Amino acid sequence: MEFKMIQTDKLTKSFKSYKKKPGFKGSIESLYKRDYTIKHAVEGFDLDIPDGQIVGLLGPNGAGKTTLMKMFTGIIVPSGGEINVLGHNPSEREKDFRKKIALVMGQKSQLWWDIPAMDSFLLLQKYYEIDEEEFKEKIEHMSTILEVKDLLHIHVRKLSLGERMKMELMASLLHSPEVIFLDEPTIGLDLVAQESIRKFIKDYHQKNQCTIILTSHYMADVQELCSRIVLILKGKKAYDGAIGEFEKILGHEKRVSFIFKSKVDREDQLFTKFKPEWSQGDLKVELLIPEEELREVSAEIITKFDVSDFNTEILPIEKVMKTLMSNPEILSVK
Ligand SMILES: Nc1ncnc2c1ncn2[C@@H]1O[C@H](COP(=O)(O)OP(=O)(O)OP(=O)(O)O)[C@@H](O)[C@H]1O
Repeated sequence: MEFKMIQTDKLTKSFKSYKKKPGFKGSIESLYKRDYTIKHAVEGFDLDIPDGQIVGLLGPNGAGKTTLMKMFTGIIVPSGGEINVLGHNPSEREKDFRKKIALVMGQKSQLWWDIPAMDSFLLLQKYYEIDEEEFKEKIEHMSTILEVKDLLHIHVRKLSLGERMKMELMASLLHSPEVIFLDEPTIGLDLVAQESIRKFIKDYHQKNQCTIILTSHYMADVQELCSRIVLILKGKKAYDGAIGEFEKILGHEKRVSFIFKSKVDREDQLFTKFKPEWSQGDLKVELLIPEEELREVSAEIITKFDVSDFNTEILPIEKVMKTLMSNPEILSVK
């Protein structure tokens, strides 16, 4: 039987926020009567993640991804339901549990800013009781692959965002965690740095067979790294399955782009029926056409209009996400 690294059962987190009425009068009133609102950030979330998977946790801003990550790592305590990570209740934060996990948050530094990364690594070595030989080998290996060997002794605050993220990754992997939580590890990085971090994570996973939970708004991260996707919308699980199946959710629609030699009638049914997206001064349109109608519709457009070029491609995951987020009813999340 495969070992479940992470298991949740009806996991829920609600936040209570107090509202203060504006002005001096509001301040006085709030002394004896406080109004509050309840935000259900995560609701009834069931999840099973076996050993060795890379799972992409996706969802729009405010969907509940970071709240989930914080519950997985024990930073916040759930309001309800059950959670088990590597046989532990994360919120107890036992040292044995902390030694088995790592959390990297792209938006928050976990390294000390006023000392070089290497000094932070040495402190982590002591904390996690990492053997000297193993420590040296890991630093050498990871800094070489990530091309930051020359930067280990520079103060973290002087590093670029990409360089710092590489150091953050190194810091989180020194103790060989079994489960790694990566919350937007490539946020704000240029394409080269994104690619380099993605490749590093992929190779690291292949070599170590650890379990990785990744959140990212960059679909390239998800497509490159994750075999499974869990989609969260308004705190609820909306989809959980293989990435390939996810791409098919909207039916077998193909994205077809046409470029015209001169302006065409945008209101023509041949366009309006297929969710058109116009660009290049209305000389280019992208349509979502069901696979079974593709041949016929394309032929009609080419016959009726002066087409200079056209292209067909499978709906990229980015488009699937965009469509699902604006039409969550497709997944019946109310
Ligand atoms: N400490 C808190 N107090 C009150 N509300 C909170 C708190 N933390 C999160 N929330 C709310 O819970 C919801 C989920 O937030 P969360 O940070 O988990 O979203 P997210 O999916 O990570 O979003 P993003 O992609 O923008 O990082 C949001 O509406 C947020 O405002």
